[in-house]
Amino acid sequence: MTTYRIALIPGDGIGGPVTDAAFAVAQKALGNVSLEGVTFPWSCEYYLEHGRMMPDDGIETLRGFDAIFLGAVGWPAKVPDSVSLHGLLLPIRKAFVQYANIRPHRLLPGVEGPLKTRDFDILCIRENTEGEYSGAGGRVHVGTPDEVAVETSVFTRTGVERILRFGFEQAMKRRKKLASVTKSNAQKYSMVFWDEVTDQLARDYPEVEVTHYHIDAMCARMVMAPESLDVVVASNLFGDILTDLGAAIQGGLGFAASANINPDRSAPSMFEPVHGSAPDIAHLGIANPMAAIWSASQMLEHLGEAGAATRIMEAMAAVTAQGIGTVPGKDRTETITKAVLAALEG
Ligand SMILES: NC(=O)c1ccc[n+]([C@@H]2O[C@H](COP(=O)([O-])OP(=O)(O)OC[C@H]3O[C@@H](n4cnc5c(N)ncnc54)[C@H](O)[C@@H]3O)[C@@H](O)[C@H]2O)c1
Ligand SMILES: O=C(O)[C@H](O)[C@@H](O)C(=O)O
Ligand SMILES: [K+]
Ligand SMILES: [Mn+2]
Repeated sequence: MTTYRIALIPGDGIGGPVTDAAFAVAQKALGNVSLEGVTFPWSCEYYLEHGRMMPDDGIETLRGFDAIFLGAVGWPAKVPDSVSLHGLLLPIRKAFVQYANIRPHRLLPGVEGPLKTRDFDILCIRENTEGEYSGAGGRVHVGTPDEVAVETSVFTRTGVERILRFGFEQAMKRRKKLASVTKSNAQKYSMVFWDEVTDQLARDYPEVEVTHYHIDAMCARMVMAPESLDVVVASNLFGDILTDLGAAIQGGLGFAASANINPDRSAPSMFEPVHGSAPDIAHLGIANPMAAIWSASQMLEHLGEAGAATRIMEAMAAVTAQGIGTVPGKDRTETITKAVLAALEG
């Protein structure tokens, strides 16, 4: 009997409850195939106790798992966000070369939101290992009037080529449209380079219709004409920002899923909702677990369990179609989770 070993990192705030929900749903959807979850308490609380977000051998510990499932990391009242992000999430994405961060944006039936009457299906693909998140920079003359802060974006041919190629491959499986997002009018080195690589790769995919957009125009397009978009490929920071916008048009952060994929399968991939720890609602029991559950469906798909992945998506749609979990804060995490589990039985 197959058993998948999953590293669970619930993290902070609503990360815990949504991870529990997603894991329970994944287990149920798999039926006879079993999931073995091993939980790691790495979080801001862990940091306050140990002075680091995860142990020194944390990456090596995770390497042996079939996949990683993460809730959310960050508790800004106690640990600076730059510390928590660079201490856990970003090292995992980089060490395991999870260079493609796949974030689908579409509406489940009955979901309330600013674009609830529209019909769009966008696959955002965010570069996940370099760009604006390279961590290259420094500060000098700290605290003086002469203080200088420099943070350099790093775009490598390897990095840009592989994310765009990944995007083209996805487009070939979908509606054969690729939107490449840059700001190459203002950023005349890195983003012009990105545009050039896009055009070079486009020659290998003559069937794919390629359009270049500036990030600002893309923000407006995602609201005004989301139906015009299929695959959207963007750099690390632009992709981060665009996918909170994508979450908003799909009914809120409670619905936006994400898969940090190592396409070569040389290391585990990581699955997590797009959202963070939501300190403002963390103790209220009303976090929407749908984003995490959707991410669990992405995880099962990646593990080769397409049937179970589809069953989860169908169960989620059946639940929202009944009006459960469709408005932020209306239903409790537990109520939504139970409804998805029940839909999987039916
Ligand atoms: N990948 C991650 O783990 C990740 C992602 C984003 C933010 N963060 C961290 O999380 C902390 C909070 O960040 P933030 O407030 O900017 O973003 P956030 O995503 O945590 O919250 C933004 C808003 O969306 C709401 N929200 C988020 N998820 C929800 C859900 N499942 N159901 C209902 N409402 C939900 C929150 O209540 C809040 O009003 C920070 O420490 C930040 O660094 C981590
Ligand atoms: O990558 C980031 O900036 C954060 O982890 C979070 O905002 C995300 O979108 O994953
Ligand atoms: K998250
Ligand atoms: Mn984000």
